[in-house]
Amino acid sequence: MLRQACKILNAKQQFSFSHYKQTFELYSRLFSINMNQVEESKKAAAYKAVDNHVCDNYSIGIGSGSTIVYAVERLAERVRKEGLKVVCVPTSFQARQLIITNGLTLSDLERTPELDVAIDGADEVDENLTLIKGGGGCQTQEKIVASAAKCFIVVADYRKDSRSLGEQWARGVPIEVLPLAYASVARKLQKMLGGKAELRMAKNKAGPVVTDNGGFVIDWVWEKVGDWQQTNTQIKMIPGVVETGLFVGMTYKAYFGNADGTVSERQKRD
Ligand SMILES: O=C[C@H](O)[C@H](O)[C@H](O)COP(=O)(O)O
Repeated sequence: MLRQACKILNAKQQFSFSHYKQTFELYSRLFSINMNQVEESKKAAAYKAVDNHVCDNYSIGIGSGSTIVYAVERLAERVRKEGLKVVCVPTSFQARQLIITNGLTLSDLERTPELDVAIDGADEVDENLTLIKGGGGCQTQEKIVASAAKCFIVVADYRKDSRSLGEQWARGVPIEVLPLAYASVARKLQKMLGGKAELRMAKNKAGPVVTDNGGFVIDWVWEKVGDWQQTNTQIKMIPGVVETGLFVGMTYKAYFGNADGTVSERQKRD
């Protein structure tokens, strides 16, 4: 939107300084309204998922990212108001902090190896409920926790809802690798499956992003994929790959918060 504003301003050189200022203020306001709308939609999806899928005495996998913050907020509220007893297993350092700061009971897969439900965000969800996850580098623990749950629920805003992967998410599939193998994995990936594989670099640190497990992340932007299940297996077979951000056939239901405040649902077909 801001880029659009700049284009308009460049095209209309005759604008005075106050015109520029007014236009920027208008676009800034629109941008912040849009961001509020996105946050509200995340919240609506997360609240509905927690209301529909959490019961007393449940063990719950807690995902990572910005949408899950609202799910934990709602969970803590229900624990306070309804006196629910739940234990929570985190999928990252962030999730662990969320559980602790919200006063929820922290557990782990050693003490709670089977979970009633796991709730998590996603970077993109296709019509078959295949997901791309790992925009924040948490996909390995997220997949382990999701696989330990009887029911895996996704919460997202409307921007993540796609017919096929890649429609909305252009950053590729995040793949966690052992640091010593990053170059050979990237090379093999490109040779075997085409596309472009790049080591994810940190923003406020020199060098690569390092995951909670001490791994590196390769983002693989594909050219053509027919079968995500097969592609996931092919990637996982490359020595040095720890886990991919492809979640195929794992999701029971996804909740998408819409811009108008409603929530859409997509459920696994039998
Ligand atoms: O590594 C990060 C996770 O897979 C997140 O669940 C995913 O990136 C979605 O995050 P958000 O809710 O912030 O869009």
